[in-house]
Order: sequence, then structure tokens, then C-alpha cells
Amino acid sequence: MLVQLRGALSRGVSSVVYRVARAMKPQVIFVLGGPGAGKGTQCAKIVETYGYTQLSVCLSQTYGYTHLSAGDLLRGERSREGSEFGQLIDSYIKDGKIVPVEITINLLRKAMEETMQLDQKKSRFLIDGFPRNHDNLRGWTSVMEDKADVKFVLFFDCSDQVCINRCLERGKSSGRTDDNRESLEKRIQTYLQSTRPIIGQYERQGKVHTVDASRSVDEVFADVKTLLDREG
Ligand SMILES: Nc1ncnc2c1ncn2[C@@H]1O[C@H](COP(=O)(O)OP(=O)(O)OP(=O)(O)O)[C@@H](O)[C@H]1O
Ligand SMILES: Nc1ccn([C@@H]2O[C@H](COP(=O)(O)O)[C@@H](O)[C@H]2O)c(=O)n1
Repeated sequence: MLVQLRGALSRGVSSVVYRVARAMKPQVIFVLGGPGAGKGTQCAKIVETYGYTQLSVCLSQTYGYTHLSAGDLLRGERSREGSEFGQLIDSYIKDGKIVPVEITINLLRKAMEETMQLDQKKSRFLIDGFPRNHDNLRGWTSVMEDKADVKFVLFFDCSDQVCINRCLERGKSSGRTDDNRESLEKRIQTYLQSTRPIIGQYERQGKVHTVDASRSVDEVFADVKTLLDREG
């Protein structure tokens, strides 16, 4: 009797531990769209708006998002002294090609782990510019699938011409090696050939929320906010 009671108790405890562990899994929103669609701009507005407010009614659960841009992480690695991948990343970025996922996924995993080590409550992530192709998706599945829950894809949709105009305008001051006509043509091709099919794949799973990104920053954000408030 005592043995049965102990067994039931330990099963109960382990199921609670399992549920808590699951509940603490990082929650991820993938943010996708063409080059210059406004992914970074909108992510910054999400972070600014939702911040890290302590909601006491929610057991002090932190409500907010951490923005991780795959492109920014790659640019950071490119300029890190002693990086063995610096040159490779540099040439892939100039050519608008997608860097092998083994590099990108490690940067993302490390950034997520470091964020959560500093503050366990920072467990909601906006992962911007990833997954960009089948290789990216394969890397996510093999390294991160059981470590994080992908809630949905936030897709900023606008025409190629709008994307190109915004990047060329940004190129006047960004200092980015890929905000020029030659790189942009390649980036748009990569987007159409490699990234759109990934968005399509998530669409077929009913996991894509599309926002018309051709409007003003505030109009786009109004839709984003409605969506995030609804999706919780
Ligand atoms: N809705 C908008 N209307 C007009 N300009 C915008 C809008 N959103 C962003 N921009 C401007 O367009 C440029 C590209 O925006 P942003 O960097 O957010 O795009 P992105 O999708 O993150 O680009 P990339 O993938 O190339 O890094 C920036 O100069 C930004 O200020
Ligand atoms: N998953 C990714 C994301 C980006 N890149 C490379 O970085 C370039 C710039 O990315 P942005 O998101 O800042 O526009 C992109 O064109 C790729 O060369 C990548 O390889 N993989």
C-alpha cells in the first residue's frame, strides 16, 4: 500500500515537473518577409511596446519579447575578432546567399541561452530573418525543436519594389555591404526562391499571420498589435 502510494506520488511529482519544464520552454515567433520589408523596425516596436512589465496578477510572470535578428547575429560574428567564419559570412552576405545553418543556429541557440541565463523569465523570442531556407529549417528542427515552441510565423508582406526602395534608401546611411542594387537583386531572388517556400510550408500548417507591410510603420504596427493581443 505504502509502495503504491509512493509510486503514485512520485509519478504525480514527475508529471508536475514535466508540465512546469514544458511551460518554461521558450516561446518563439519567427518573423519573415522580404529584405527591407520592415521586420527589424516592427520587432523594435514590439519590444518597446510590450517591454518586460511585471504582471503581478500573473504570478509575476514577465510579459515581453527579446528580439534576435539572425542577420545581426551573423554580422556580429563576421566582425568578431578571431572568428573562423568571418570571411565566409562576409561573402555570403554580399552575394545575398544564406549562410550554412550550422553557423546561424549556434549563434541563435547561444543568444537564446544567454538571454534566459540572465533572466529566466525572458522566454519569449522574436526570431527575425529565420528560417530563410530548407537548410535553416532542418537546422532548427535538429537543434531546437525539442528546446523551444514555435507559436507562429509573423509574415511582413510587400512587393519586391517596395523592399528594394526601402533598402536603397537605408543604404544611404546603413553602411551595410548588401544595401546596393547588385546585392539586392540577389537577395530578392534568394527570398523568392528559398524563403517564400518556407513561408508556404508554414501557411499549409495554418501557422502564418500575414500583415500588409507596404503601409506606414504605424499602420503596420497597429495590425501587429491587434494580432499579438489576440494571440496572447
Ligand atoms: N512601413 C514602413 N514604411 C516606410 N519605411 C519603412 C517601413 N518599415 C521600415 N522602413 C524603413 O525601411 C528600411 C528597412 O527596414 P527594416 O530594417 O526594418 O527591414 P528588415 O525587413 O529588417 O530588413 P532586412 O531584412 O534587410 O534586415 C529601414 O530604413 C526602415 O526605416
Ligand atoms: N537566416 C539567415 C539570415 C540572414 N542571413 C544572411 O544575412 C543577410 C542579411 O540578413 P538580414 O535579415 O539582416 O537582411 C542575408 O541576406 C543573408 O546573407 C543568412 O544567411 N541566414
